[in-house]
Amino acid sequence: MNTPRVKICGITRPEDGHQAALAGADAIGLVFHPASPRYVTPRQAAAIAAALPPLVTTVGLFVDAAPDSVAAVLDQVPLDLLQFHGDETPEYGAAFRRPWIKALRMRDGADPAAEAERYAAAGARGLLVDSYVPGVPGGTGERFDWSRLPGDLALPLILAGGLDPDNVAEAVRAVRPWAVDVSGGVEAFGEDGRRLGGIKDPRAVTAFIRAAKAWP
Ligand SMILES: O=C(O)c1ccccc1N[C@@H]1O[C@H](COP(=O)(O)O)[C@@H](O)[C@H]1O
Repeated sequence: MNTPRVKICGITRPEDGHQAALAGADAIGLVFHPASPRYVTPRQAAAIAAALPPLVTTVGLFVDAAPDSVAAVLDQVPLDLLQFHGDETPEYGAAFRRPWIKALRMRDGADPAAEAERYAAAGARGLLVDSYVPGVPGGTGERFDWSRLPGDLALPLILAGGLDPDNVAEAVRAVRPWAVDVSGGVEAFGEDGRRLGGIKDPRAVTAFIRAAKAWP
């Protein structure tokens, strides 16, 4: 099995992206979904991307965005990979002629094997599997039952959903994904004991990457 790649998603500040890269992140995620607490404008995203060292993948996350608005972001931000986290069809993803991955929320009846086949045929580079929470498109901080994932898929599997520094090693052992993706599980806590959406805790980011890459 490969040492899993790690994506730290929901970066909103250049210093957090830079720290994640120094800690060994393979990719950082920039959320262009306006309803998210981790939303960044194209201008903010460009500043984050400019602060990264070379060879770190910048991923742009969209949720059922109008194609024109994705194109407008692409004009302003050097994104390496697009992540479609809504109900986008295979044809939608293929139309951008850029590397892209599709997220699948694991609601009852979700069929990762069939979805991987469907999106692979359209040129997707990976299938990201995430928890299903009604009314919330992602970044839920919730885990799902990993035993629902088949051992073999037509696309590289990116595991997400409620991962954190304490459970990611167990997740890697159980699922053996190509990559893991985290957002809420490495965020700092505010004085009220709640996560500060979009502000990363550097110690948690470092601990997460170490634990994810400690395999076997
Ligand atoms: O992070 C967000 O705010 C977000 C908003 C809309 C869609 C997806 C979002 N994040 C993605 O959700 C998963 C899991 O996040 P978490 O670790 O459970 O907080 C991850 O793929 C993020 O990229």
